[in-house]
Amino acid sequence: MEMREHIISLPERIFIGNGIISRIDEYFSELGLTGSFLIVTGSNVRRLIVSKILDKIPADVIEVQEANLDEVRKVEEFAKKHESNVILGVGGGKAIDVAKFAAFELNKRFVSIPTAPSHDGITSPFAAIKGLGKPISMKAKEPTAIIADIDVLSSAPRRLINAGIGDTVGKIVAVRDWKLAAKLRGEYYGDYTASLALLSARHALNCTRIINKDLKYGVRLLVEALISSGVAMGMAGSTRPASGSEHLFAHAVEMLYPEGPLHGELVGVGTIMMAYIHGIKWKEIRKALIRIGAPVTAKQLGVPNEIIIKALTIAHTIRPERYTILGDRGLTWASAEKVARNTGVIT
Ligand SMILES: NC(=O)C1=CN([C@@H]2O[C@H](COP(=O)(O)OP(=O)(O)OC[C@H]3O[C@@H](n4cnc5c(N)ncnc54)[C@H](OP(=O)(O)O)[C@@H]3O)[C@@H](O)[C@H]2O)C=CC1
Ligand SMILES: O=C(CO)COP(=O)(O)O
Ligand SMILES: [Zn+2]
Repeated sequence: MEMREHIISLPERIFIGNGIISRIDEYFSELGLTGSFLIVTGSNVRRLIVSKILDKIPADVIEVQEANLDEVRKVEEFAKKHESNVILGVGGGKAIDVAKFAAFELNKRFVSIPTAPSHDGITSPFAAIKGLGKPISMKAKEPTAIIADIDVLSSAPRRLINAGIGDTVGKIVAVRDWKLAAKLRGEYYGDYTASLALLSARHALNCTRIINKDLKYGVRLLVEALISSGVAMGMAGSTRPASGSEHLFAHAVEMLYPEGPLHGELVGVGTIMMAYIHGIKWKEIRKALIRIGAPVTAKQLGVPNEIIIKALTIAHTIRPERYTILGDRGLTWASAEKVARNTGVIT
């Protein structure tokens, strides 16, 4: 079978360990990263963590509030003016995505320094930027380096850690959806990247049994799962192994209720409902999320029942080219309500 050109974007070096942020200067010289550095971060992370980096390397700092196009343009202007040649994303998914997208557009090197294990954009060469027309991620820059300091990541609020588990268990459904698309639509299915994404999900499920007893070990397992899920996306050249109908639900809620829950919290609840529709282990997934104290109901998410139902009915319209269990026509209002009720998401 003839193969079209396929490009794999992977990080050059991953540093992971306890207290390693204080070795950033060594890592940079190992990788030959010199010149003018720009840290893209948020206000909380700037206050709590950025000084640890500034103690070791000189860098400009710019704060962003949202992962949107205006913030990306602001970072790009700053980087041009200050001739920054390495852009560091320091924070949660939003700061990392803005840095990653700006580095992509300016063709500068990008370094990912996650401060919360809340999402798998830590490694992926994709960024979710509002204002590009769709609430889904777009091609961006792969990291030259990832610096994952387990002490920093474990100090993130527990809610963010739990969100990372939610984002990762989602791969159980994403891979099912992908298999279905291969069967029903003849879509290319990458067994290797699908297996890698599933392995991440299994790790995340394991993590729910460990993290309450040993936070740092649990966070390490989770970070490894997030990194390998990002690698799966980089190898697949698309977010397909990591994002299916559970992410479509999450994106739909984000559109209807923008100031709502964290990305990974929505993906976790989406996973319960989509696993139910697939007829797979939704109760086990729900139990695992309850075990760690992650939200499993609309009330715990702080989202009105009507938004949950509406999101289920429009989720299939968000990325029509990516076939999932929701099919081309999606769920009716009555069936969406039934799914949400039968899985305990609404009462
Ligand atoms: N590119 C990709 O492949 C993927 C991208 N994403 C995207 O990532 C985003 C979600 O990321 P998420 O991390 O959940 O949300 P945010 O980046 O919005 O982070 C949530 C909050 O956590 C704070 N925070 C981060 N680290 C710490 C810490 N150590 N201590 C205290 N507070 C901290 C942030 O502070 P501050 O205000 O300082 O930023 C922010 O207020 C979404 O936009 C989603 O689309 C998700 C998955 C994959
Ligand atoms: O969040 C993601 C993977 O966890 C990226 O997925 P999307 O392509 O749906 O934005
Ligand atoms: Zn996600």
